[in-house]
Amino acid sequence: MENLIAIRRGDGLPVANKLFPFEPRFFARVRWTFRARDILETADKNAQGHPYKLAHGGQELIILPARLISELNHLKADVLDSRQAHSSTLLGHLTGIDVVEKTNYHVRMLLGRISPALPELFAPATARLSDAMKQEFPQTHEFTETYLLPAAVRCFSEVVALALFGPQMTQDPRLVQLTHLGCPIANSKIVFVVAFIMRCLPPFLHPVLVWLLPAKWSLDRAWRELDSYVVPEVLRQKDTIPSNIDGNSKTTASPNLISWMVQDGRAELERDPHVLSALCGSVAAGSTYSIANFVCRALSDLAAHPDVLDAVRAEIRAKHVSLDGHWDMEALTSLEKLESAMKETARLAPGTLIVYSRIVQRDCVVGGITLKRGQPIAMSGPGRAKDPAIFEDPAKYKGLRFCAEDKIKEHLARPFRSVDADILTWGAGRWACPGRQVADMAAKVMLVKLLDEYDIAFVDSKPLRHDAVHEFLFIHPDKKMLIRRRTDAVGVDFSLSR
Ligand code: HEM
Repeated sequence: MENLIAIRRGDGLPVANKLFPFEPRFFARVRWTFRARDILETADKNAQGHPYKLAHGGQELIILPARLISELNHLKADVLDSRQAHSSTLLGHLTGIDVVEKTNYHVRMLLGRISPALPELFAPATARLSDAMKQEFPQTHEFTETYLLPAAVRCFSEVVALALFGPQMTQDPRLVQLTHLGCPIANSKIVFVVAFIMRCLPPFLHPVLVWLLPAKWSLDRAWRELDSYVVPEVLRQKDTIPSNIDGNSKTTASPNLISWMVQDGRAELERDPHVLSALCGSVAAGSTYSIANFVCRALSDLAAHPDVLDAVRAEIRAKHVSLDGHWDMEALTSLEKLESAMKETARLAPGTLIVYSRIVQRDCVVGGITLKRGQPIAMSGPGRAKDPAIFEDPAKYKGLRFCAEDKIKEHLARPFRSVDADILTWGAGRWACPGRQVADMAAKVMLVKLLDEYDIAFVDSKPLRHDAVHEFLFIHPDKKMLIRRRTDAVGVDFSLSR
């Protein structure tokens, strides 16, 4: 498909997904909704490593080549804004996540408080995840059709809720359910569904048409319900937890986002209970579904490649023996084959095709290109992760490619959780995903347990098809896989950690 045409405007950049200069945006929007993968692939091929513009229905995006990452990362912190870009991608003003445009407090807390506290969170988080897995996955030795994504979402919501709200509040199952806000599963309280549907329509119709969506009503109810849990708790903790004036003390009994935010907040916005509630909801919306989607895709890749699955399972079991069953976080990070399979899935099946989304805040020049204030920029994920100059056979799944003799050193230095500008799983730069350590830990715990204890196979031997809407790639919640308990599980039990 020839979709990159040489319409050159003032900035001289060609435009992809535009058939003629004055084509109404509506057509670009419809094409992007259903064929984003093809459009981006063709545009990347035609652009040959040069920047171009992408018409996708909104303001045209400048797609920059990934070789400019390091130059972009060196710009001052106030030149590029990631949160404004993420909010507008998910239509934050309609879905309620536009609070992230006002503050980066949640990002600072995830990086500075929650990630360092992971060793403390490990035992309670793995206990909750293990219990949820027993509930969500079949306990028989017969293959049972299982809705993989909803099951994984419910398991990870236990971990996310614990990290956000702490053990006391998480005793209430309804609050745990509210961390499904971001997932298109049956309860339909859904950021993504509202954003997916509304992005198909011209923005001037949004304020009216959004109210025709039952998903929007449910979403608003869920936000109010979340407020009813979080606001009183924030007020209570404000009275009981002393504020952390020097920024060093640690007085929370158990590490969780709300308590840290109450303790560390100084600016008025950082002490506003409704803002803190909305920040927790926004983190929940972006995290539960992302980990679940990633793990389902990793499982689907492993089921399609039994040789890799066997090697990863054998590695887990050998580790279990060498640890005498006493798993801890460090043990999880030493599973080289599992790490490699995870990286390979992330490389070929990212959650989104468009990465490094930013809105330019001040005019600047990068790689000889003038970027203007207000201009959205981004990069093509597959353009980098499938670059034949970086990866041999880039389109082919090779689950153990990173463990090859000539790659292993580099692999050990760049584990799955690290920000890797070749794969871009977590984006890049100072605004790369701040939840990557949590995601890495939770995903590994589930994969280790699932691969040890269960067999997984495709229904009718047909591999799972991955769906795509706009730039988002996902496993549809209606898709099932066959799952049964194995008889030879070694029974990894994280509660026995040293
Ligand atoms: C496998 C799971 C996940 C993947 C693949 C993922 C990926 C990403 C990516 C690509 C970005 C954009 C980074 C950029 O623009 O450079 C991002 C942002 C973000 N992620 Fe994740 N993420 C995952 C899980 C999580 C979890 C578990 C949390 C929270 C506990 C989280 C919290 C966030 C937040 C708050 C942002 C926005 C950062 C900002 O706007 O500056 N993510 N994530």
